[in-house]
Amino acid sequence: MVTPVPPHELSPQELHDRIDQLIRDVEDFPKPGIVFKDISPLLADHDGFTAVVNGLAAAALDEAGEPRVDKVLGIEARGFILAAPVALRLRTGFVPVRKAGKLPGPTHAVSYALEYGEATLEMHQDAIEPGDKVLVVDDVLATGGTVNATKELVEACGGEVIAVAVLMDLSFLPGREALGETPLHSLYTI
Ligand SMILES: O=P(O)(O)OC[C@H]1O[C@H](OP(=O)(O)OP(=O)(O)O)[C@H](O)[C@@H]1O
Ligand SMILES: Nc1ncnc2[nH]cnc12
Repeated sequence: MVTPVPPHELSPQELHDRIDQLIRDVEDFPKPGIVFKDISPLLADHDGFTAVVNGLAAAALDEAGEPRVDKVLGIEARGFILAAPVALRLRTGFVPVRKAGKLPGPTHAVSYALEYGEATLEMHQDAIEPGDKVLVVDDVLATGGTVNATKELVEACGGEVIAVAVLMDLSFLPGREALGETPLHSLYTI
């Protein structure tokens, strides 16, 4: 049984342990050989979900506890679930990065490879102003293909990704290295 601890009282270690309890491994999904990290049980746990949102938002707070970003950007689909409440927590706007063909206005597009396939991501050209500082939020960092494609989209608008915040990173894949100089804030490393 999970003990209900108020989210603001969770230390980084307690948050790590809570995530550990609430992530479900699904073998051979969506392809043979992939161990899929299912975050559904964590999202269904109010304290766990709240603590994760607060933990991700911390990536964009300065020493005085003030937001240091202009926008929070979330990546379809699981990234949306985490990034939107992070944007509200940081009192910024939210920008959706979507799979190809979903956004109605003029877009920038980047194709990329991820752990189990290939895809194209798009963002509205007017979603980011030149000079905007951006926090990118996603659930999983695996190969880094998704996040790096997102960085390209932000840079195409003249913005800057000041940090990437993820619920978990898979250290047996090269996501961290792929990010280069961009700071990574991960709540749970496997
Ligand atoms: O570091 P990478 O190798 O790029 O992998 C990480 C990405 O893979 C998953 O997205 P997926 O495209 O499966 O989308 P979903 O959120 O729609 O399930 C996950 O949500 C990350 O965005
Ligand atoms: N193993 C994995 N589990 C869940 N999401 C992922 N995205 C990329 N690799 C993943």
